[in-house]
Amino acid sequence: MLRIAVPNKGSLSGPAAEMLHEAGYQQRRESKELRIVDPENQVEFFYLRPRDIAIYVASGRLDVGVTGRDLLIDSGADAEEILPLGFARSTFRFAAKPNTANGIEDLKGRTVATSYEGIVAAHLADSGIDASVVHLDGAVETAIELGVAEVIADVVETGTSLRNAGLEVFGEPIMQSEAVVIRRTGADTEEPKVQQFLRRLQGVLVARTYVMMDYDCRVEQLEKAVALTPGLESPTVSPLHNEGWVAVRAMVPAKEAQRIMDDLYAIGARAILTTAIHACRL
Ligand SMILES: Nc1ncnc2c1ncn2[C@@H]1O[C@H](COP(=O)(O)OP(=O)(O)OP(=O)(O)O)[C@@H](O)[C@H]1O
Ligand SMILES: O=P(O)(O)OC[C@H]1O[C@H](OP(=O)(O)OP(=O)(O)O)[C@H](O)[C@@H]1O
Ligand SMILES: [Mg+2]
Repeated sequence: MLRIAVPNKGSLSGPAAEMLHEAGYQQRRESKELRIVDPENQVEFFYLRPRDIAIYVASGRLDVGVTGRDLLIDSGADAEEILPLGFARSTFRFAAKPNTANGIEDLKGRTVATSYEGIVAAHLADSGIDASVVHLDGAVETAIELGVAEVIADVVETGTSLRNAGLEVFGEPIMQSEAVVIRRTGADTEEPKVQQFLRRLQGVLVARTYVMMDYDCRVEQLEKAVALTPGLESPTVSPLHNEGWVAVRAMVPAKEAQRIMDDLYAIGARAILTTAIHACRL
């Protein structure tokens, strides 16, 4: 049985459960459940605090886990990222009151408040900056107003929390984060049950980011059309009853679908359709 750690709270937990559900796994019915078995799929899910997941996976007691890249790095645990999942995207940045700092050099001798002490301490050390770090559990934006620190380092997504606190980011982003699947460092990721789990999640990612496109075009335009819709392997081309015409089918990135439809139309393709992909195994 594959043992999987899943976030039980916070920004990661809802989207993680949704993705696992889309991948065909049973998920817990109540937010208090800490552990469920999905016998049909031969997996067991452990609902853990997001910060603890890398520690459990590094211990080898759980096979894989879903967590944030920033939490993985902050933990310093002996685990590595094996698949990015594309949700809970954020950047990790320094922020302060306007006109207090322009770059990391301005942090010398100052105090930085953060919930991600591991990331911040390592980043300061790498940059050769001597500054103090104060650990706070959350709502770190308030630390400046209350005089606990002059600078904060925190997760930024829309920037609303910083704006509301009258703060501005400065310097280069410290890191980019998103939800990731992790595994103990050096553990065999080729193991069939791990591979099957990853293939299911990859299937969800593809179904979310690609659409299926069908269209008809004249044989003379086929090469140009195929250049616009190369598909993942190569498009399917079938003859039409009308001589000189073919039907083409290929997967295209959902974000580019409208532009591709315009370009296909412009070279004479017609009956251009897109349909959603519900599940996929590449
Ligand atoms: N607003 C956000 N947008 C995107 N990702 C976020 C956001 N806030 C936190 N994260 C990500 O969620 C993970 C942190 O999860 P965690 O549950 O510890 O914190 P949280 O989502 O802030 O919840 P809590 O309310 O418990 O503080 C990190 O990977 C972080 O990058
Ligand atoms: O850029 P934004 O879209 O505003 O998102 C970023 C904010 O979201 C998270 O806070 P959360 O609400 O989880 O509170 P916390 O600080 O207590 O973790 C994070 O810690 C930031 O404060
Ligand atoms: Mg938070």
